[in-house]
Amino acid sequence: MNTIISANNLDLTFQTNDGPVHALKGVNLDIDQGDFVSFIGPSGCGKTTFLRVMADLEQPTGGTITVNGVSPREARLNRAYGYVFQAAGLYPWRTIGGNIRLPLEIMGYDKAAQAERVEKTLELVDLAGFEKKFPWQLSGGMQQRASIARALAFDADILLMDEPFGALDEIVRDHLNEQLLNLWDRTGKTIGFVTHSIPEAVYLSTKIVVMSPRPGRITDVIESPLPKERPLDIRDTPEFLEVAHRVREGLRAGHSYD
Ligand SMILES: Nc1ncnc2c1ncn2[C@@H]1O[C@H](COP(=O)(O)OP(=O)(O)OP(=O)(O)O)[C@@H](O)[C@H]1O
Repeated sequence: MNTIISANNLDLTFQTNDGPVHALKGVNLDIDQGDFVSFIGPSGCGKTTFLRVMADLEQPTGGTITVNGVSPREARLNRAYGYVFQAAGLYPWRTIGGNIRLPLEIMGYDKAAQAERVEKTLELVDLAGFEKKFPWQLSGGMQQRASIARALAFDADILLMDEPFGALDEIVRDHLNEQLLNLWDRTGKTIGFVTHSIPEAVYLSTKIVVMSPRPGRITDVIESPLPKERPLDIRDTPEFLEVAHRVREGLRAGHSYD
């Protein structure tokens, strides 16, 4: 199996006015090619920080991490990943096509390549025909899909997603979860996904990383026994409930209730 992201004894301590905050402590994890890895844990356990370290948006204070065998910085320069933030973050003055085109313009793709990629990614997220609309003309779920299209536009092999569906209602979220699995299946990308939702983590992942705070660390890594083919009603099966139970137990063990 080809290891895409490898963290070894990773530490990240923020120095704050209230003293040091150990956002990550002794974190070890391997993510393989084609894995769908969810990070779940209570607020402040370091999920976002871990994703940001992978994306070279934060620097670790100890240990090592490689992305595609090189440093996160080199991987960023190689355009190894796309990043999807909590809020869709689309520019309101640009059309959907214009938003998706933005990273391509910055990277110097020619006009024909830009147009081709915008069309392809809009199709991937089921937004064909919406290129000329503005963000405010789309629902929240559609905006989040457009932001996924933007992260996919330069065809990076890795997609890092920080709670992309957290602000959406449950029905929309279910639908986007299904679409994301479908996209993952069709593209073979490696996905890192932060969530607070146990069903979402279990439904989507091949690997579920349970984290706990103070200091932020990994308390359990669950390899999902569920098949790759996952209709939404798989969530009612005993296998699914068993994995969800194990995640819940892991969360409980790491929780201090203060
Ligand atoms: N730039 C920063 N400076 C100081 N402390 C920070 C910084 N970024 C994060 N932290 C702290 O590091 C810890 C981990 O934060 P992080 O955002 O990674 O947690 P999280 O698990 O993603 O939380 P949430 O689920 O609320 O998004 C928290 O205690 C947070 O306050």
